[in-house]
Amino acid sequence: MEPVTFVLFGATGDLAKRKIYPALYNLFVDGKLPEAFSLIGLGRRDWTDEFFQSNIEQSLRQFSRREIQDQALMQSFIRKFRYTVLDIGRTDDYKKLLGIIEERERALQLPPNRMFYLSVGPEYFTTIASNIAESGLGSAAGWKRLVIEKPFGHDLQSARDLNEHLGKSFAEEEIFRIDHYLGKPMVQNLEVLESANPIIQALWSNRYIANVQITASETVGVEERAGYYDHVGAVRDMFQNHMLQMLMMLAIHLPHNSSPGDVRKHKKQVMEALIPLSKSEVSANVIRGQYTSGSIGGNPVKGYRSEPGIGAGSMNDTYIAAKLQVDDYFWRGVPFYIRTGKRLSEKSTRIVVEFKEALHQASTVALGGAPNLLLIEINPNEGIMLQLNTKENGELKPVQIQLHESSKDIPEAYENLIFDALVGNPTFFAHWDEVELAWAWVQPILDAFQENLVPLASYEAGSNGPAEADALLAEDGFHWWFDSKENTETKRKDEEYAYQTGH
Ligand SMILES: NC(=O)C1=CN([C@@H]2O[C@H](COP(=O)(O)OP(=O)(O)OC[C@H]3O[C@@H](n4cnc5c(N)ncnc54)[C@H](OP(=O)(O)O)[C@@H]3O)[C@@H](O)[C@H]2O)C=CC1
Ligand SMILES: O=C1O[C@H](COP(=O)(O)O)[C@@H](O)[C@H](O)[C@H]1O
Repeated sequence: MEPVTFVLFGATGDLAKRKIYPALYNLFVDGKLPEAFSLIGLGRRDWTDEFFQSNIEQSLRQFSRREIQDQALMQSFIRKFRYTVLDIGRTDDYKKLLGIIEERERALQLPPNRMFYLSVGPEYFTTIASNIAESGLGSAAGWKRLVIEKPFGHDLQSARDLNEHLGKSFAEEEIFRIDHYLGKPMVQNLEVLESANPIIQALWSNRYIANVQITASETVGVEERAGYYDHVGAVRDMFQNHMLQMLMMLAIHLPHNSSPGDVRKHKKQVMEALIPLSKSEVSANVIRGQYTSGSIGGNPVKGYRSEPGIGAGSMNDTYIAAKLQVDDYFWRGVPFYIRTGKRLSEKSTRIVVEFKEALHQASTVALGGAPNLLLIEINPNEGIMLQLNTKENGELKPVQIQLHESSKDIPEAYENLIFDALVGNPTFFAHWDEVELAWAWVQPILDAFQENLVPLASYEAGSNGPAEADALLAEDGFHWWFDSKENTETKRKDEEYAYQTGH
């Protein structure tokens, strides 16, 4: 791996502490950092190198997935870190930074390969990018890369403006847009699941698949992020990025031995095949919800409008569910149902592929069986499960076969992504084409929400979301799978009742 200087904007912030330092440490322990590596942390706080290093040590002790056992090893990692004060808007600070980087490069005999990681608010991205270009930080003889965190814009136009600005200082292949869901091992597994398994490949189309369900439910509420969240809602915070990325990763059909370019091309094709919704069609296909008070894990929790920093009349969406259609050869006619929300019954990110009834008869359920399902658990548990029917005492009985369970010691999303950025592999980063297409698809939803064309459904904290989201599937004769137990059993009873009574 090539030597590099990692220039970290926002080195004193929360993301750096919770995700970036632990990820770098684990890469270091696994021998996946370059031998010659230097990190320069930046922020406005007046920290010394020693204070910065002691903060990193604390962050590793608190957040690393590995216990710190070898003190000397940890110290040799921390010695690679330096800190300097930089105010993002002050051009002189970039000149000073250039001097510091060049001095370190000379001392460590590093070539001028520089990775600029912007762990700061998106409002600073364009200023930093142009100051990097103007100060000469990005014009040395080595390579340069820019790593940015979502959100990439607030809507279609602002995303385009942001991209145009960044494009003045960095080429598209130098920009690595982190969508941390693309770093999750099971999301990275999705394309392999289909392309490397002839059994699944043979079934991976509208001929055999009845519907696909993508869920990201969280138990946490708005926490301390009211200022941010009340302006973005679930649609911008999760749906436009993480949820649509999971859809792309599931729906792509890749050629054998595909390159990063193939992955991008095919993801783009999926987005281009998504049937657009007009503003007037949004309310029939999208549910927006907001949590009311309830209880989670036996503890009472407030409703969204009573959370600190949230106005009593807020119409912000803390939940969104939508029905999407990919109009291509493989997926035409297969609904993709997507939902995500806060303060739900459990933390679970999963994809369920429901297969069509054998011989297209509705008889399997009547005889005690259930549809074949492929469950891909992404987070916090990882696994793949297949539900099949067998016969026991003359009756059909669904059996669930665990095909894959992950080991405990799996790399964090940020480890995978930072490693890929260091080696220049763009496969699991969001390309501008996808980001733009995702905003374009979501824009009518943003407009319809803004104009209150979609009713705001309420759901009790600790539930599985609004009843309207159940109705969205029920209209097509489906229901959400693997909702928290109580609900699933209720639904199953309802289903049996409906079958027996014909209602
Ligand atoms: N935290 C998380 O879990 C996640 C965060 N993100 C994104 O990552 C980015 C960073 O988030 P987070 O770490 O939580 O934010 P924090 O508010 O915790 O940190 C912000 C950082 O920016 C620095 N900063 C702010 N203004 C300036 C300035 N004018 N000049 C120099 N430095 C400045 C701060 O340094 P100082 O105070 O020393 O000036 C601080 O290090 C955001 O874009 C966020 O959306 C994305 C996913 C998850
Ligand atoms: O990007 C975000 O993701 C988290 C959920 O991430 P996960 O890895 O825990 O599933 C979400 O809580 C946050 O609001 C959002 O900004």
